[in-house]
Amino acid sequence: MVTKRGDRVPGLHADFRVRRGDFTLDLRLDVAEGEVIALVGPNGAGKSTTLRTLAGLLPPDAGTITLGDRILDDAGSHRPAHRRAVAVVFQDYLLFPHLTVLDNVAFGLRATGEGRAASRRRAQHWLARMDAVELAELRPQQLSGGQAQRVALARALATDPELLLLDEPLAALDARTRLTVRGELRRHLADFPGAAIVITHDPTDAAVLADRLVVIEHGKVVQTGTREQVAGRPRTDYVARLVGLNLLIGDGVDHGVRLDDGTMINTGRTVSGRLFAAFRPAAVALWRERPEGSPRNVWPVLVDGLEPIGDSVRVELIIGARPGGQTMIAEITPAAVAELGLDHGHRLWASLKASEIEVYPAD
Ligand SMILES: Nc1ncnc2c1ncn2[C@@H]1O[C@H](COP(=O)(O)OP(=O)(O)OP(=O)(O)O)[C@@H](O)[C@H]1O
Repeated sequence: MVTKRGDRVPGLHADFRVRRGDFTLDLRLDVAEGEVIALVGPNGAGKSTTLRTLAGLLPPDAGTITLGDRILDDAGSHRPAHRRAVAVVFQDYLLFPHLTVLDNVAFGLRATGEGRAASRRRAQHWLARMDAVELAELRPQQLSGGQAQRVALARALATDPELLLLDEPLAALDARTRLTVRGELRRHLADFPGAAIVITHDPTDAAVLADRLVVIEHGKVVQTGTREQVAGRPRTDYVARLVGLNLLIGDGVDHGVRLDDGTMINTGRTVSGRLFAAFRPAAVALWRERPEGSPRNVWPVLVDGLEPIGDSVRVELIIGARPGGQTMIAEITPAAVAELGLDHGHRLWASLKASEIEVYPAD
């Protein structure tokens, strides 16, 4: 990240490549001091590989990683994990079962070369900051999930890292604890002066905890931006699903977007080039008979799946009703599913108002 004057913003600057078997991660990532980013992506996208490389557990095959004024990795040089000023909170917290909470927190400091008494004093201080003083003499197995997370965070922050990495920090918690702990974690991350990266599968965690989202797929960054920027204009099917939108791709012609199978999406305005069209599943209406006399988009569709979610049902549809066509989701009520007699393989009609469709360049 470079300012208008050409100065480098302090923080993490990573541009590296690492291979694991057939998989290659090719990543460029800048995180400013005080910034929290959420690293999101489907299974196997390379999130853990990114974390392990930044933490110094996996030397990159090529490229450079710098943090503040330290070079962590560069051609031929590799700083080991304990000398990188990088702290990691692992998904299952990895607290040592045979040590008390206080010793767990002090252990991180001892590992960076700090003396025993100083480590314990500093560990006390961080437990106090995390509202966890009363846990000091307990063992990890006596802690609740939320408490264990606080202790793991105290252990990481006590080492005064310049980069904090959190791997699915809320995944081990039940739904109710998650809500409280998410709020706490947000406060701690806001106070943290260094760069922070949160790996998560959960769009809510990403939205609440991070200033910016970085989406990786197949070992590459595919989209980055604030929650609003990413949610408003998804650029891959994965991102669209993550933010709960349908995403179609085609060519701009006249007043719409023509999909590759010829289906026209009327967008009500003149557009050109390769384009994405995004819209909410709840904006799609389904009909047994073709609806007449409306200015909306009307397409034949084939039901490809049904999934109840909360109070509604998500109906997966193939637009144009031909196998191999692009798919979209309609979100309708269980009553509507019953009334339409919907089932896998049924053909019916879908309609969508042009005003519901967001169109933007795909190139
Ligand atoms: N030790 C290894 N040897 C060979 N390939 C590996 C190794 N570890 C991971 N991989 C491969 O690297 C790719 C990325 O894995 P990684 O664990 O980084 O993904 P991820 O985004 O963290 O996925 P998940 O969300 O499932 O944890 C996968 O294709 C995986 O099979």
